[in-house]
Amino acid sequence: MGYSCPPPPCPPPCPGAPLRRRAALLAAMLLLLWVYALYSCAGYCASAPGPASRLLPRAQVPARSASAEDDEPGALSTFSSGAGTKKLPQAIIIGVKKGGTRALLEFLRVHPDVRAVGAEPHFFDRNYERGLRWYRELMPKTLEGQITMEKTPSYFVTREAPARISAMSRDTKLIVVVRDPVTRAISDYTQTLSKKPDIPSFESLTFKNRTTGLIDTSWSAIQIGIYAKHLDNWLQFFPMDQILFVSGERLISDPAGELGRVQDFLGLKRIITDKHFYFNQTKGFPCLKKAEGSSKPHCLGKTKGRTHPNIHPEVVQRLRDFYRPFNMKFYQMTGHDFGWD
Ligand SMILES: Nc1ncnc2c1ncn2[C@@H]1O[C@H](COP(=O)(O)OS(=O)(=O)O)[C@@H](OP(=O)(O)O)[C@H]1O
Repeated sequence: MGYSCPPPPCPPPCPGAPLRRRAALLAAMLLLLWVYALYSCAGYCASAPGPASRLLPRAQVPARSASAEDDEPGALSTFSSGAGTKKLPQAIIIGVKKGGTRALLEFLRVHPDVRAVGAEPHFFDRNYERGLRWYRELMPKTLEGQITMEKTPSYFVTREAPARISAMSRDTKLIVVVRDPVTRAISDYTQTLSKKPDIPSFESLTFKNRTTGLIDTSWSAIQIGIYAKHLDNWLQFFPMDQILFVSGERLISDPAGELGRVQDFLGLKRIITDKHFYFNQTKGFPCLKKAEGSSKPHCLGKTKGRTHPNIHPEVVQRLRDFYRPFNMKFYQMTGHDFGWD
């Protein structure tokens, strides 16, 4: 049987006891310190922080978007680990809803010098109070020379967005994908209908008064297509040469041509060319031969390129007449005839 110290008070033949007690105390203190360090680190250390990620605990940073609606945010996820730092976007696709904004972003992401957040951040309309650090945290990491981008089509019709983006950086490059406002309105309606099959008909939402043919301009599907009016708002804060207008129609008929213009505007080498696209007969749209970070062909998902309901030709004609003067003004402002009339 070995010798063991009886509980205190220790009798005289136990001279090492105070020393052992001090060592135990030291060990306990070290353990406490280690636990404390581990606790304080939680939420910060795990994300291998650049300066931005240290600013917010992980729990406050959404893994994906603040809002994705029926868009395809993670169609191709952005691989954001690895080298580089998160930066605020230097270029933003600000609109228009149903213009072809997802197609443009997915195509642009093929470029090695473009890094884009997949989902729509909705920072300058719905999440502005979360602050720029929150916004930056959503961005993928970029290396020197790479451009950070995002797309949120509702910015184009948000009154506060131009001032807010200008306050972030007056040099931000803006891209607007525009599409015939009549087709755009029908596309917008088709999207709503897919979520709420019980909504009234397109015709009854279009007219304030069916007999007089008075259009209800308060209906967002109509309102968004008055491009000249929304553009006026942007021109209070940005010069025209900082805004690029992409034709939604040409993005379908000649994606490489439109992508050429976009790459020039962004100061990028023309890397995305005809070779990157093929026309998918089943989908009825151009698709990528190889998507970003993949060797497989890639078409947009089923919420892009939906079949539209048939709208009575008279209603379509009335809408064409309604939009014509606004379209003319828009062509004049942009110096480009989009051929909708
Ligand atoms: N390559 C390709 N593949 C599929 N779809 C394409 C493509 N290029 C443009 N489009 C058109 O994009 C329309 C959807 O526009 P958005 O992506 O801007 O919509 S959203 O605002 O983000 O919901 C979508 O509208 P709908 O046809 O009404 O579904 C398409 O016409």
